[in-house]
This record gives sequence, C-alpha cells and structure tokens, in this order.
Amino acid sequence: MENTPIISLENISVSFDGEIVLKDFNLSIRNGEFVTLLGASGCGKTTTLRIIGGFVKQDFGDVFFNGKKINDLPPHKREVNTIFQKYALFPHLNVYDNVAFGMRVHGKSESQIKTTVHEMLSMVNLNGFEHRNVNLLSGGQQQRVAIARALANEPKVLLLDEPLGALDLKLRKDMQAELKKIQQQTGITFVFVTHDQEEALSMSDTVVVMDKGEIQQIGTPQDIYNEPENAFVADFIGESNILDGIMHEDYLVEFAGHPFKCVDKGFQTDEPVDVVIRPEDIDVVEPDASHLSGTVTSVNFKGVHYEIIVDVHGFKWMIQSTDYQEVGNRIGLSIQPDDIHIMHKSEYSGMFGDYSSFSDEMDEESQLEGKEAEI
Ligand SMILES: Nc1ncnc2c1ncn2[C@@H]1O[C@H](COP(=O)(O)OP(=O)(O)OP(=O)(O)O)[C@@H](O)[C@H]1O
Repeated sequence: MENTPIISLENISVSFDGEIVLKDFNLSIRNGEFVTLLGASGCGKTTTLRIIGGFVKQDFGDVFFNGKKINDLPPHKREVNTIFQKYALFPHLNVYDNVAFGMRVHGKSESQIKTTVHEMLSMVNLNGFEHRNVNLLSGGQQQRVAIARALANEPKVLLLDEPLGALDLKLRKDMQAELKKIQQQTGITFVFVTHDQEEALSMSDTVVVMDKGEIQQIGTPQDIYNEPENAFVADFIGESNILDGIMHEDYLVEFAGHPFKCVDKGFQTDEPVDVVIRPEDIDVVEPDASHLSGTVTSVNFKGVHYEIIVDVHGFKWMIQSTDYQEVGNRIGLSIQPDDIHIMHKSEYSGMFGDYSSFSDEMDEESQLEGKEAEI
C-alpha cells in the first residue's frame, strides 16, 4: 500500500446553525482500506462522508485526496461515489440502464458499457436481471443495483451511508458478507457509515468510533473491542461492566472494594480509573472468600449463552455463561488479570454501568483476604 493516504481530513470543523457537528476532526484513510464510521444517530457520520464527497463545505480544515488539497473541488470532479440507504435508483430506467447511466454520461461506447454492466451485475449476483423494472425488485436487489451502478463508474473511493439500514436482519448479514467480498475483489477504498457495532466489527479493517462530532477511538475491530480507550467506547461496543477503580501501583487495581491483579501499568499511584470487564470474561465459581460473590437477580436465554445479572453489593454485574443459574442463587465471580481493562477517567466516566459505593457495607462472605487475592 502507498504511504500517502488516499483521503486525509485535517482539523475539520463544521457547525450548522451555531451547533458544532464536527470538532477538529482528523482522519487518514489508506488506499484499499475498508473504514467504518461508527456512532449513534447525530454524531456527525453523514456529515463526514459529505465533506469527503464535497457536498458539505467545512468551516475550518482541509480535505486531501492522494496528498492534493481538494477543498474547492466540486463533487462531480472528485473520484468518489456515494451509496445511500435509500437506493436512489432511476425509477423509469431498467436495471441495465441504471447501471449504464454514469458511463453514458461520461461518453463511454455502448460495447464498453455492455461489458462493464455484465461484469458489475455478475459481481452483485444479478445476472439475468438486466431488463427488470427496478421498482419491482426487492430492497436487497435494489441495493445491489445501486452498488453495481456506483462501481461501474470506477470510483477510487466509495462512500456508503448506512446502505444496509433498510434491509431485514438476515438479508443484512448476507449483504455485509457480499459487500466485504466486493471490496476485497475490487480493492476500492470503502468508507462505510453505520450505527450498528456488530456490522462495523465484522466488515471493517479500521473502525472510527465517533461521539458528538469527535473521534473517540480509531483502530482495528480487535483493538476497539479488546482495548477500548474510554468508557464510551467500552459501552458502545459490545456489553461491558464498567466500574470505578483506583490504581494502587503497576499491575494492581482496586475495584468493587477489593484489590485485583491486572496487566496494566504506567498509571499514577492512587489514580482514579475506569475498569472494564466483558461479561464473557467472567467465570462462575463457588462463592468462597477469595472471590467476589453475589446473588443472581435475572437470567435471560440468548441462544448460545445465558445473560445473567448478579447483584454484588448493589452493583449489577452482567455475565454470560453457558450454565443456567436460578434466580436467587449465590455465586462467585472469577476474573483473570488480563481480562481486567483499565482506562483513564474521561468525560464519560460514571455515565455507564451500575456502580454504587458499597465498601462500607460488605458482608463477611465476600471479603477478600489481602492484596494478592486471585480473582
Ligand atoms: N444541512 C444541515 N443543516 C442543519 N443541520 C444539519 C445539517 N446536516 C446535519 N445537521 C445536523 O448535524 C448533526 C449531525 O448530523 P449527521 O447526519 O452528520 O449525523 P449522523 O451521525 O450521520 O446521524 P444519522 O445516523 O442519524 O444519520 C445532526 O444534529 C443533524 O441534525
């Protein structure tokens, strides 16, 4: 891959009606990368795409394409195509003519167009649909036509704005796999927008987690899931138990009223931190003195596992286990040091999880003995 990013957004800020929508936004996208902008409704994902496409002009900052500043380049001169959630096909044209449209505008020959249309329709599994009326196609088929039409223009970058949002779950999953395959086959850079974290994790090379116009974390799906940088990312991606903690020294953190070994270092002594533990990383054990223990308050069957809520001195822990538990059972929780994720406090601290201070009301049964207690 080349070193110069294909797209680079530098210090971009945008406001609408006095409301800041993107704040000092910096993002570099490599050629051939599948990048997903992930965040809740209104966080600025579409605005970011529209800046790349040239449909919105930033108040501050620069947009670069292959190292060249393109702030003033109009949308039709950018080598970028957009696919929207609503397929925006031409209703009076059949499938063939929809896919051929852009190429005709660019004056390609009919024989060239024919070859490309067949190639594109075959890529999206719509061979034989050439003469169909697009209004009579299913949602999934219409979205395939939209993808074929966009790819036929040979964009360097494809911007996809929640393209699967209108599809039902099964179709959505199939299309996720197909889109990923198409991206790998064509090598075109995809910038994909979704608010669905599973979709982002399963499709992307790089995920950009956004909130209120700012980037919270950029990383591979594995980084984002396993090493969330703050409580917002931990909460937004997957399920998390997020607790207040105090870092005593390297590799030793206190939370839930007890010291735990961990694998993190480099924090200040006695620094307040957020501690994140994923529900699937907690094992159910006997409720003895060397483990946190609590009472099961609810059990939900989720197909591959049970989601179990355990009340430990007022904090509701979520755990996932393949073993059923009765409501009212007393159980112990075992957590390995490398499953304890420590992060600096941020503006999101305290907004998630169900922590309440309980150190003064611990019962004897769950008292842990000494600093070296292995949880
Ligand atoms: N042209 C506009 N004029 C005024 N406000 C706008 C305009 N475009 C976007 N906004 C506002 O900017 C904010 C960010 O919008 P944007 O569409 O970028 O968010 P989003 O993350 O894509 O959300 P969604 O997932 O709902 O599409 C929203 O509060 C939106 O109402």
